[in-house]
Amino acid sequence: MQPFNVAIPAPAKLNLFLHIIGQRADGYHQLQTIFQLLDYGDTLEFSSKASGGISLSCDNTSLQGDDNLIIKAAKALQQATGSKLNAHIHLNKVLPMGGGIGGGSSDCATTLLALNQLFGLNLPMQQLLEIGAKLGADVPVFILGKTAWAEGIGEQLTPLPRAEQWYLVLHPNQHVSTVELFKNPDLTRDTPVSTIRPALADTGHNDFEPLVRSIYPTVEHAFQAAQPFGQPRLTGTGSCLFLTMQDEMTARNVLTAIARQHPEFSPFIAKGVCSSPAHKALKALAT
Ligand SMILES: C[C@](O)(CO)[C@H](O)COP(=O)(O)OP(=O)(O)OC[C@H]1O[C@@H](n2ccc(N)nc2=O)[C@H](O)[C@@H]1O
Ligand SMILES: Nc1ncnc2c1ncn2[C@@H]1O[C@H](COP(=O)(O)OP(=O)(O)OP(=O)(O)O)[C@@H](O)[C@H]1O
Repeated sequence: MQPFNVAIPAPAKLNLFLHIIGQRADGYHQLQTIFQLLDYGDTLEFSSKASGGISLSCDNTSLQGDDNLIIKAAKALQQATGSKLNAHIHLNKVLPMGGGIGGGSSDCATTLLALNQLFGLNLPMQQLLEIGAKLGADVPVFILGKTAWAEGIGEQLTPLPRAEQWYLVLHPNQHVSTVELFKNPDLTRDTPVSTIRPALADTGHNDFEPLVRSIYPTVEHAFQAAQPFGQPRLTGTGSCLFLTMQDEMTARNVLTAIARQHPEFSPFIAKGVCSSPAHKALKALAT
């Protein structure tokens, strides 16, 4: 193994729509969704060291514990390969937490992909996908690294190339609990199965949206703030919502307007991409 000191992105995702079509016997919900990857996210810095296993630092010290998905990913990889991995990982946290844009899941996937490559572990994609799925339903799409149509509990993925559109994202500064929302008795769980895949990016809905808007007044307030600029939609279980923008210039103008009127929603813009920036960075390292 060559010594390394590299920074690899961990991009965000949006669920362009999210239909819940049923529930498995183990309680997990069956979904149909499109995961849209964004060219925006956290960055993980990996540095080799001589001993001491895996260590993690982050400016947000509450994220340094063993329950961080980065540590869980590193442990799962060590277990799967029987290799002792010595590396320090610094997390530059940009993505809002509990926002439905997959920050923790993406950090987890970037850790699996990067350590696999940097330590020459050579686990195949299929095995990384299986390890990732055990760590979270949103992890596999970041391992695959492609904007994708998803079914099952989110792990049955089919790449779905799409035009690179711009999005504006608002974060109502409200942490929502994915576990609690999936348990809510008022959640719609019987949306009919759909076969018109790509069209659902525009015509589909998010089954969590009415629930989240009714439970969290700040989310409802953010929807109302976004409405003059387009048709806001919830991503995942929220709390983030997004608007599809016509082009980059419009995205920048709307960002300026919303940031002035509603700085409390920490708006940002990002370009949707078909391939993950994490995969691009790792490929560049390998060549
Ligand atoms: C809402 C989405 O973000 C849409 O992409 C995902 O379905 C959630 O993915 P995630 O945050 O990675 O979720 P996990 O950490 O795997 O699961 C958290 C909890 O949510 C519930 N859960 C999750 C995914 C799923 N398809 N059905 C569920 O019922 C389960 O109770 C689970 O214990
Ligand atoms: N690396 C990580 N970054 C952020 N949160 C993490 C991380 N590892 C574990 N967590 C835990 O996961 C919780 C959810 O954070 P995350 O950013 O993944 O939410 P999310 O965007 O709603 O995820 P998803 O869209 O996958 O449901 C956090 O409150 C935190 O306790």
